[in-house]
Amino acid sequence: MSGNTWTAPTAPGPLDASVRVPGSKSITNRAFVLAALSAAPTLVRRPLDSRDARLMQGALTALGGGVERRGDDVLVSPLAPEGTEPASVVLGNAGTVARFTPALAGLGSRPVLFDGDEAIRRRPIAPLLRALRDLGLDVEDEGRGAPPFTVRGHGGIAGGKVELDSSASSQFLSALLLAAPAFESGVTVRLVGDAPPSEPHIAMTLDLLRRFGAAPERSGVEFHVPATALSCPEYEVEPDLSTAAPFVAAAAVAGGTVRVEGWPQHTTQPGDWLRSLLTELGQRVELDETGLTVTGTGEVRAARLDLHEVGELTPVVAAMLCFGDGPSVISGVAHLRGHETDRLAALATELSALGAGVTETADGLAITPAPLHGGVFHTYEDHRLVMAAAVLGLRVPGVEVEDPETVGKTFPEFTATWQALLG
Ligand SMILES: O=C(O)C1=C[C@@H](OP(=O)(O)O)[C@@H](O)[C@H](O)C1
Ligand SMILES: C=C(OP(=O)(O)O)C(=O)O
Repeated sequence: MSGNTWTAPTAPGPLDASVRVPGSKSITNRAFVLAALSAAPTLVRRPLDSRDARLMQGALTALGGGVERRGDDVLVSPLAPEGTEPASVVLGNAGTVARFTPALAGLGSRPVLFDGDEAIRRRPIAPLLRALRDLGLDVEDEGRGAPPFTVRGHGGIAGGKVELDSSASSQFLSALLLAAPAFESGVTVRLVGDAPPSEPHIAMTLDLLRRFGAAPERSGVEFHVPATALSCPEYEVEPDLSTAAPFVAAAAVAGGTVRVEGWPQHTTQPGDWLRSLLTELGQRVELDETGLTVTGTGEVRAARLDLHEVGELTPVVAAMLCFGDGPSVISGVAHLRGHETDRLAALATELSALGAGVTETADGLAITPAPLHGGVFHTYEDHRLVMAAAVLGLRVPGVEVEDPETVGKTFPEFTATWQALLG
C-alpha cells in the first residue's frame, strides 16, 4: 500500500488457497431490520462488520432500536421509538440503508432526517418515496425525490394497497415488504413499469420474512405481506458470495485452485450463480458440505451474459472477461448507472485505460480483450471496482488501485485477504 493507492499483486503462478469471506451484506442488513421490527431481541450470528453494516446499526439505533456486539455476533433489540425530538440517519452510500430504513421512521413520532454521501443523493429513490407517501407516510424532500429528506412519524403506518415502479432498483420493493409486517394492514404491492432487476434479492427478502415468522405471498407482479408480530431468537448469516466473486475469479484468471469455505448448499444470494458462470467460462467447480472449490485453467472463454438478475457481480465479471478468448457482451444492466457510481461508465473508462477494448452499450458493456498494461485504476468510491482491479492485477503488473479503503463498504480486510490468497 502506498499513499492512497494499492498496487494489486500479480499471481506468482497457479493458486492453491482457501478463503473465508465475511457475512453477506444483503442478508445482514435484512436480518438487522427484521430483528428491529421483532417483538423480542434477535441474536444475529456472524453478521457482516463493514461500513454498510455499521451504517444500518447506526440507523436502527437512531430510530430507537438497540444494537450490542457480542464477539462475532450482534444482539439487536426491537425499535422502541419514544419521544418527539428530531433524529437523523446517516446513509453513507448504502443502498440498503437508504431504501430499507425510511419506512421504519414512520412507526415513531419524531422527524427523522435522512442524508449521506454525495453519491447517495444521486441514486434513485423517488418511486419508493412516492409509494411511502401513498401508504400514509409524511415525507418531505427538496423537490428532487432524493436525500436529504425528512420523514415525520405519526406513531404508525396504515399500510394497504400500493403501486410501485421498482425497475430502477429491486431495493424499493424489498423496502416495502420488509417493513410491512409492522403496518396496521400489512401491504399489497402491485408492480408497475419494467420488471425489477436483482430477482434473487427479492427472493432473499421473502425468505428472511418467512424466517422471522411473516407469511409473504407472491402472485406474478403482486406481493402481499400481512401484519405480523415477528420473531426469530437467532439468525445465522451466510458468507457473502458476491464478496467471494473476485476470489473464485482469481482461479479462472491465474489458474490453480481456490476454495471458498462455507459456501451454502442452498441460498437466495445472487453470487450462487457464479457456479454456473464459471462452468460456462471453462472452469471446474465443485460444491460440497465444506465449501466451493474452483479449479481454473487460466484460460477464460468469451461469453454473452445477461446480468439483469445479478447486476452487482458485473464489475468482477467484466474484469474476468478482459482475459477472455474473444469478444464478450454483458447486457441487462442499465440500472448499474444508478449504483455506487455509474458502473458502466466507470468500467468502460478504467478497463479501456489499461488497454482493453471496452465500450458502453445501452444496457451493458461490449468487451474486446487486448494486451493490458499497468496504470492507475480509479475506483469512484465503489467497493466492487477495487475487487475488479484486483482481478486484473493478477495478470497485469503495475495496476495501481486508487483509494483501496473504499472496499470497506463490504469487506474492510479485502486487500490483506487478497495478499494472503497469493501466498
Ligand atoms: O437488496 C439488496 O440487498 C441488494 C439489491 C441489489 O440492488 P439493485 O436491485 O438496486 O441492483 C444489489 O445490486 C445490491 O447490491 C444489494
Ligand atoms: C449495488 C450495491 O450496493 P448497495 O447496497 O449500496 O445498493 C453493491 O453492493 O453492489
